[in-house]
Amino acid sequence: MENKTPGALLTAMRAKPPLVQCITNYVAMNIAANVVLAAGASPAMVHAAEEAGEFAAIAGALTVNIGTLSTQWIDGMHAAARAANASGKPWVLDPVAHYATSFRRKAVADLLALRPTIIRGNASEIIALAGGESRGQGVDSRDPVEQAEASARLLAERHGAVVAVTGVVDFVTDGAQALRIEGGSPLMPQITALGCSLTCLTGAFAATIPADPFAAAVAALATFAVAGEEAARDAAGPGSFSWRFLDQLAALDGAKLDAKVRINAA
Ligand SMILES: Nc1ncnc2c1ncn2[C@@H]1O[C@H](COP(=O)(O)OP(=O)(O)OP(=O)(O)O)[C@@H](O)[C@H]1O
Ligand SMILES: Cc1ncsc1CCO
Ligand SMILES: [Mg+2]
Repeated sequence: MENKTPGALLTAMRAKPPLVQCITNYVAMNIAANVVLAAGASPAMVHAAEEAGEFAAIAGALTVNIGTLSTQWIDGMHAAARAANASGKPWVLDPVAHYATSFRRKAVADLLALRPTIIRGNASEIIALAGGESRGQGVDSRDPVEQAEASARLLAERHGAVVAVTGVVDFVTDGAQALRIEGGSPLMPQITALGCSLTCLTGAFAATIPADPFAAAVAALATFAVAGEEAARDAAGPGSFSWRFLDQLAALDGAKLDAKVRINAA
């Protein structure tokens, strides 16, 4: 693929909707599936250990989110990540509140050992993942993205992954290149699981351009930034923002995305 702008990738994704296996949490499942559908891809929430590996081999990409974890889910995550690796499919890790308990810390360390293609988290999660002093407690970020940028670069180098940090201004790096994406709305963190949904959408873009996970992550962040900004324009609060966001995602096209997105070198 020659043109890798977010708009070009959105158009390519819609032309050939990828199947995305999303192992995500109970809170996120519905909104994440609707977000992926509105953007033009095909989500499948498949997590049982008995089938997760088999499914990963046929999906275009896999996403793994530890939001509502249990031992059975971890077995499914491992089976899926191994199968994705074995079949050369990209996979995305969302380390939700991994610092909160020893169960989560162990789970995320084991998943990192399976070499995710992309890591997507909020600033508190990314700082803690790199071993830094995070103010995070639960699933919501309590740190600014600027403070997570060095951690993201370190993680990218350490794990050979693309790292995307979300917040007021998003930051993404593969260790060599780095960009900031502006946009979105303060209403976004007021709706639960929009970050989880972004992780699933990142998987959809990674399936569209498996050879360039950096471009895929940028496209996902850009899509959320523009749809979020548009949705906030007439939203009265988080409730109306939520459905307006889905409508804006569905209405977004490649040309509008490239015209509106604000991306800067970091
Ligand atoms: N204050 C803000 N202004 C603009 N956009 C924001 C703001 N906070 C978050 N976002 C956007 O919201 C989306 C989700 O990012 P966020 O950092 O809230 O994820 P998260 O904490 O993992 O969410 P969750 O765990 O609830 O799924 C991203 O597209 C991000 O750019
Ligand atoms: C609220 C919540 N609790 C576990 S996962 C999740 C969704 C946001 O990460
Ligand atoms: Mg999150």
